[in-house]
Amino acid sequence: MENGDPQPARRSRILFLDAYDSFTNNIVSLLTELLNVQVCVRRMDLSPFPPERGPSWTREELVDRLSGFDAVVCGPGPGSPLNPDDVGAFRTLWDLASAEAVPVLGVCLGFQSLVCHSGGEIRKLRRGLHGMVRDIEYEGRDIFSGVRPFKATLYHSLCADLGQDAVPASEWPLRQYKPFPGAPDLIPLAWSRGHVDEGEDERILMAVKHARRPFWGLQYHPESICTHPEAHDVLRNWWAEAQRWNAVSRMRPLHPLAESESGEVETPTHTDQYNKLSQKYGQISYELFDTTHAGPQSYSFVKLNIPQDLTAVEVAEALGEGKDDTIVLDSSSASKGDPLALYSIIALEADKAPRLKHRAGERFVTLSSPPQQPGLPAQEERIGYLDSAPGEFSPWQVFSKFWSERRLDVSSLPAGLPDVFKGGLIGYVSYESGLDALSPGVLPTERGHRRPDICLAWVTKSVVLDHRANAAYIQTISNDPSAGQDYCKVVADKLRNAPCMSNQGVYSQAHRSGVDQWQQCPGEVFQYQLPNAATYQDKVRRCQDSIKEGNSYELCLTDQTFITRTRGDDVPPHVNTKGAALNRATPWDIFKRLRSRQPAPFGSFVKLGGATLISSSPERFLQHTSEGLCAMRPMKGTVRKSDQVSTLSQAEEILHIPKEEAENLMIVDLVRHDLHGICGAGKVTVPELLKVEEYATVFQMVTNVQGQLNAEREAAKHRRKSDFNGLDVLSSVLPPGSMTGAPKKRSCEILYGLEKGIERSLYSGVVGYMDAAGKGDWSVTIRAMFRWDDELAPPAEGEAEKREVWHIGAGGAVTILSTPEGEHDEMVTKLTGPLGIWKAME
Ligand SMILES: C=C(O[C@@H]1C=C(C(=O)O)C=C[C@H]1O)C(=O)O
Ligand SMILES: NC(=O)CC[C@H](N)C(=O)O
Repeated sequence: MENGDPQPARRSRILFLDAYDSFTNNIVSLLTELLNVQVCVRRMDLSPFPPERGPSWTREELVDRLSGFDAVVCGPGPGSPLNPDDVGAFRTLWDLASAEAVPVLGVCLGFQSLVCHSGGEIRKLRRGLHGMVRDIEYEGRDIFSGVRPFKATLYHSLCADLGQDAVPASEWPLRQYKPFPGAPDLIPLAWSRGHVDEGEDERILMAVKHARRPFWGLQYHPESICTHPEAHDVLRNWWAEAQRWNAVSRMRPLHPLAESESGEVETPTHTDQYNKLSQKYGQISYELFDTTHAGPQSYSFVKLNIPQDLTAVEVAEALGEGKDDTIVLDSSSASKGDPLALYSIIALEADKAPRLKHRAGERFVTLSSPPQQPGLPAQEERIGYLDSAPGEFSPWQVFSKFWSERRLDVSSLPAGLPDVFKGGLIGYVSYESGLDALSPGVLPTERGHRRPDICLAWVTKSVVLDHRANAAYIQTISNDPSAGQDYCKVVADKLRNAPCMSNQGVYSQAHRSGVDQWQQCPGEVFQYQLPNAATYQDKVRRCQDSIKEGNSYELCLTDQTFITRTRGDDVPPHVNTKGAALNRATPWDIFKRLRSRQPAPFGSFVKLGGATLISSSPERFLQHTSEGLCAMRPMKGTVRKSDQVSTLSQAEEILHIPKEEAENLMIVDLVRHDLHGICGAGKVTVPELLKVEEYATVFQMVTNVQGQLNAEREAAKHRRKSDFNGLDVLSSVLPPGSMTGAPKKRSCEILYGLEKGIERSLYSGVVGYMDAAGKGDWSVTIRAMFRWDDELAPPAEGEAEKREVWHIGAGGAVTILSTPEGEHDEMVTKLTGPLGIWKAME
């Protein structure tokens, strides 16, 4: 500020009424950045209770507090403006007496609500437009004054009907920007057209202004990554108009609100929240929690050069892993030069690692520590607050606290190490864990099993393979550095002398692919239960019905295939001294086969917490550095490789069409929303948009979204005691948007109903790590199969024993442009990889 300028007055404030739409944080970010305002977000629900009793404002509170805001934005959302539950407080605003009125901008659902409260009708579009980018046509009046031509993204199934269809084409140019007889209070400001390229030229109202009141509305989404930046001028113009109206016509003067009244809710970090709960409910001393591997950690390692193309499987086998609890995060596509397949991680002695488990809905985390030596008992402890109020406790508070007390100081690490796992939490999070946090109450309390939804092992001993540098790091984190170093040396010696290190053809391609083991597994009796094609197609149609009603823009429908087989010895041949198991493919054998058939950057073998998970995931969910640079890579758009589609350019031609691009764009906007929520306004970018990539059996369209953590305005940071860490990020962006559709909450609820409440479990969840030094990497669990030890199917005919059950989930995003047959094919395409492994065993 230059000398002599007056001090800026109170910072302008906008109240954003959130209708549970997944793009809210993108709009908040845009308004904050563009208008230099403070945006306070409040859910649009009105509480029927008197003040102080409910989590939302009552009508009286809302009206009272409006005097603290320069303007209100009513956000987009699922559902219909005709349904009071879908629009809540919006209606209060349109009905306010002149003495109370404030300027309002309705976006999408908010716009539709304005229209139907001001004399217009709402009807369904002939065909919904979701993630579709269209020219916006306008005359250039009012908030469109001086705005250069632009395209904007649309996300709607419903539209405003002012009687526009009754106007003959010849009169349209003269009449389109004048109020229509049926809705004289609404001045049309902008229009667009339906699926013109497909001959459906529908007149769709894109913006209005109320003739007498300070209300404006936009049907398009100004915040979408594909809306042109020229559209920002419309928001700037609206803001200028709103301020002008406040200066001239506002009756109740603006007054500053106390922070507690503003509706602004500062998200605390999980660690701060843990400490707050211990203060509120009393500090409990948890013995295991406080002592297990406690204290600052130091890092020891031995680096070995390794032969080119040495795999995680060979290293794990050389070190005797693969039998009991085992964790391998496997970049099996490294040998194909995949730029994402940089490292593989093998946990050592995972069966001795303490682990933190949580079941959705429970207000405690179980920490268990397996016996460290044969003969000693396992220990277990529950950490949490059973009496805490609903929503107060999250397992991530415990994980975060556990992690922060065992942190590895990044500055203590030697220079030149690869930026990857050094030791820390590794494990899985189920889809239901994310679902329960997003939509409490959807999961039944009695789920018919006692499986953990989250299981994270604290891994202190591990090997990392750097596939580009042909190096292995045998590493430990420990509060006893010399013991750590000794351990590394012993393991390094063992590995150095292993046959796989000589790479002289001993470990042939056949071994790497697992084929040699396989041939010793004569046909087992498997039973499959594939999803029924007609039923799946019917569910696709029901998804499309929900979309047509305006309840979702895109739904990632999935189904499961169940495979049963007799139970047997799971000890893989490389550690089985009894020579048993040769008539049966062990999970380890299956993993080897899958990784060679379907190499992927984010594969895994995780036997932990009663689950066995084998994945060949191509999809990164979230990666973050210890400095908090987050990257998410949502995938949408899949083509199967075939003789007809074998090159990248052929796949690009197929995937760069509006339907496929829209599918991806919707998830990109959703993921931006998720990241904006934790990184803050203006801290999210999209470095790569809609890029087609090649994988072993498919081509996929991928976008790269990035966000910077802990970089938001100082004021917000000062209100927190600790910085956000990777666990804060992970927990706030689950379940993965690419597996839900948008908007996330309503879409998950619809899918839960359609999928008949059958748990997706590990499928659609995430697998990965949060390193002690603060780095994290999580993949979406797809192209995977899993089993729970406690799940058994009845014996087959002639058998006496119950059978084990393997699950393979597969699905795809359903949009208004999908065909039931096409979606079924896509689901089968994704199923083919993992299912093929079982078929090969028949
Ligand atoms: C649903 C699956 O995959 C998801 C859906 C995709 C799509 O709709 O194109 C692509 C990748 C995944 O995010 C699956 O593999 O089962
Ligand atoms: N993006 C939105 O707000 C959508 C509004 C409404 N649910 C529709 O589909 O038309």
